[in-house]
Amino acid sequence: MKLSKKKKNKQTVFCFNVQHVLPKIFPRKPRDFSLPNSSWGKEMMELYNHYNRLTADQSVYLCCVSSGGAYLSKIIQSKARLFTRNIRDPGAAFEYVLFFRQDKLKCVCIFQAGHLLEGPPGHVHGGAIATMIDTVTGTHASLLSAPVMTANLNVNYRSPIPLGSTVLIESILDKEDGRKMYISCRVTSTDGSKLHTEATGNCPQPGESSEGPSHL
Ligand SMILES: CCCCC/C=C\C/C=C\C/C=C\C/C=C\CCCC(=O)SCCNC(=O)CCNC(=O)[C@H](O)C(C)(C)COP(=O)(O)OP(=O)(O)OC[C@H]1O[C@@H](n2cnc3c(N)ncnc32)[C@H](O)[C@@H]1OP(=O)(O)O
Repeated sequence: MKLSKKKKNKQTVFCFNVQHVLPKIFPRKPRDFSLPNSSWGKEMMELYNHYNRLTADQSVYLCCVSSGGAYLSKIIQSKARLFTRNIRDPGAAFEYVLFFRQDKLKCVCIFQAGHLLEGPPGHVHGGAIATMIDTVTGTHASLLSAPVMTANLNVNYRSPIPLGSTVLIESILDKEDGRKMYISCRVTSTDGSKLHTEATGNCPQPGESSEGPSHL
């Protein structure tokens, strides 16, 4: 596994290159969705502050993955928007920030689920949960190697997530086999006492002959 030194910086990974291109395409500085906004509750803020403080510790090499992908898609198609960042009303849908811990090859995502993500009354939609898991496992595998596509995602829903609550989504690399990255993921309450969802995913780097997006 090759991790470039660039990734040790506190600021973003994917945003890094994209930021050089963006001003030519979009005159205004893009919004960084990983920064706190007024919709973030106390739990979300406390966890963000906790992990953000850890980013200062160079021996841990934790970094905050910013919102580069939210704008990357527009370069290819102007109306495109990253699914998880396409609702402008702060707090209405997916509020999340993702931290990557390089020494343990682990990701942790703090996710606050907004009222537009309802599935069963008062609880988060299973598709929204799977979306967040896919985002974390896909980003995690991409950070460890190169951009990937999710080939397979198995999700087990263990207990419902109350709408409006904040949860932790933690992923680890189980195995690397050639182009394939096997990642597992757990969604828990913020104190870790309640397991909401478990998942495993296989995220290979697309082969040269694959029909995946050409920009990957
Ligand atoms: C995409 C994103 C990340 C990019 C990040 C970069 C910048 C962005 C910045 C920030 C990040 C922002 C957001 C990230 C958010 C979300 C990430 C979402 C990820 C997705 O949401 S992505 C959409 C859903 N995803 C698809 O739309 C895939 C459709 N599909 C294909 O495009 C091909 O299917 C492909 C490419 C997967 C493989 O095709 P291929 O031709 O390259 O390779 P091949 O078929 O040979 O498979 C190679 C080895 O994987 C095994 N394998 C294949 N399929 C399997 C399966 N289903 N189960 C178990 N194993 C499987 C084979 O058995 C073989 O294994 P072996 O080598 O051992 O034989």
